Amino acid sequence: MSDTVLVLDFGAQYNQLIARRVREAQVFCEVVPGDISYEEVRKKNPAAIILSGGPASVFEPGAPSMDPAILTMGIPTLGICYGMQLMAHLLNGTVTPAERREYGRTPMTLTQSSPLFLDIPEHSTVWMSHGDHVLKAPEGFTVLASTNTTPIAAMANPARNLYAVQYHPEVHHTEGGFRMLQNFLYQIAHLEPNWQPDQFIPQAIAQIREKVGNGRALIALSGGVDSALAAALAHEAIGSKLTAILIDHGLMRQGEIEEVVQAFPSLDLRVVRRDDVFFAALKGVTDPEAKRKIIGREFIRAFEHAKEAIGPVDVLIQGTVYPDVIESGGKNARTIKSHHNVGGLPDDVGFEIVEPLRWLFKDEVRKVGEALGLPDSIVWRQPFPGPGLAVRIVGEVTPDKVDILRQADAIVRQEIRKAGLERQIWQAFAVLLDIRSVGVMGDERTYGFPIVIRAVESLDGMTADWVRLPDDLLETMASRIIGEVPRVNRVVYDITSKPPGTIEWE
Ligand SMILES: Nc1ncnc2c1ncn2[C@@H]1O[C@H](COP(=O)(O)OP(=O)(O)OP(=O)(O)O)[C@@H](O)[C@H]1O
Ligand SMILES: O=c1[nH]c(=O)c2[nH+]cn([C@@H]3O[C@H](COP(=O)(O)O)[C@@H](O)[C@H]3O)c2[nH]1
Ligand SMILES: NC(=O)CC[C@H](N)C(=O)O
Ligand SMILES: [Mg+2]
Repeated sequence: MSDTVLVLDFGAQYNQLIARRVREAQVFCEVVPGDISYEEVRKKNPAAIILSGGPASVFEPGAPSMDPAILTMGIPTLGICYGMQLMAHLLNGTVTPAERREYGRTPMTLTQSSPLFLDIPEHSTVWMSHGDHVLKAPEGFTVLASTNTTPIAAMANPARNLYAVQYHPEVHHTEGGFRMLQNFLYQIAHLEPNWQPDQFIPQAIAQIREKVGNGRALIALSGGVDSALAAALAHEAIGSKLTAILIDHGLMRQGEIEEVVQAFPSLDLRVVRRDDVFFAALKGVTDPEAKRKIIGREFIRAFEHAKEAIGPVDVLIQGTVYPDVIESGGKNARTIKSHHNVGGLPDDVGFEIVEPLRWLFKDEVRKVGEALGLPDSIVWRQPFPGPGLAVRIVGEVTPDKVDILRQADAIVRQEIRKAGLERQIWQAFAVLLDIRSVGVMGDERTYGFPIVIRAVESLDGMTADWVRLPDDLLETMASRIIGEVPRVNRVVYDITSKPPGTIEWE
């Protein structure tokens, strides 16, 4: 048996939160589509399975389901919300729309003792978010907990290793939620808390060696922490068989190309200048998803172009991390935006793509980076998206607009650095809108572009809150931007969290 937990994804908004909590409990965890086959599960041989929540109703035609045989394997399985309803539905219990929906804070009472609730008080407050409920538990199940409106808030069939809860243990607001997940992992699945992100270093190095064999590999290096770590691992794995490629797509920030070149003196690093190709491909394009797909395609074409100068190379290593994969849309989850390196990839790619960090969250990447001795300036660098300034220009991307945004962005970042806030903020940057407004400067009417300042705090980029920047700092930025950047006459501050917003504007 492996030490992995599989989360079957039925389209929950925050199913990555379940994965995070499991990893916080020091157990490795992978999110897979809910309709994964019995065979596939057998091959992965997980130590435990968690069924996620989801927006559908199990009794609706076409609702996401799973192979019921997976529930007969004896693998400890925990259903959460939709996952509980699905378990009940597939095992001939009854699921119906509830007379009263339950959203948010709900008092719950334990009615039967179970290792699942070890050290959890009889009365606690849990977080609910459901419109359906299990009216009758399947045969062989006992009810473990209830609330005022939900008679079956938790149920179990210990003989078959099946457990389920209607509430959301993965959210912080649920009292004892993390404890319950730990109980499931340690008491029921008998897992040991021994997974650490840096364990994965030797594994990643071996994977790269195996894939590259006697050939050569390219590493797509942006200078960001993800690709810097991937490059360090790849360099360790294959040494001089590695060439780093930095694409200058004309969408980088002020001085960035030079800075990256200086930061990696030990790599065979080549800058591939493709700004004319990217700008030509983006001409006239305004739809954000269309822009992202074009950029994804042009990245690959640029790596293929670079390969011609180097000779035969089969493998392209990228610093893709888990949120890039999750946000690009799963089977039941909605596509929020196609990240250039995942959902934005073209169908024809002239490489085998190797992504050693594909399973890590950003904070885990940072921990591994520290363990490998990467400098602080790289480990704690604020993320910068691969499509660069293009996803911060609403509407058509032109060299002219990039020039305006680049100057405004440099001012925002300089002022954040001066104020000593760079490290505690997840990202701070400028956005250029494609509207204009009227102003007055030096008694003269102006009709110029607005710049949006965006600063957010976050742990992993999956959720974020806007930063309460001091007024005088905002004022300094605004007056510098309007004074120094031609054609900008207004500055606004974005006070939207994620959700409902996203961090980038496109
Ligand atoms: N200009 C670029 N040249 C070459 N590769 C790039 C470039 N921009 C992005 N990539 C590739 O795409 C991957 C995803 O980009 P992403 O911005 O998510 O990661 P990063 O730049 O390594 O780290 P960070 O998220 O901290 O910016 C990178 O890891 C890298 O492999
Ligand atoms: O490499 C990347 N390629 C992309 O296409 C991309 N889109 C968004 N981002 C970064 O991901 C995090 C979440 O961004 P959003 O809230 O805008 O989805 C933030 O940190 C964004 O900067 C990207 N990174
Ligand atoms: N959060 C969930 O998983 C909701 C499950 C189901 N859609 C309900 O409303 O009951
Ligand atoms: Mg980046």
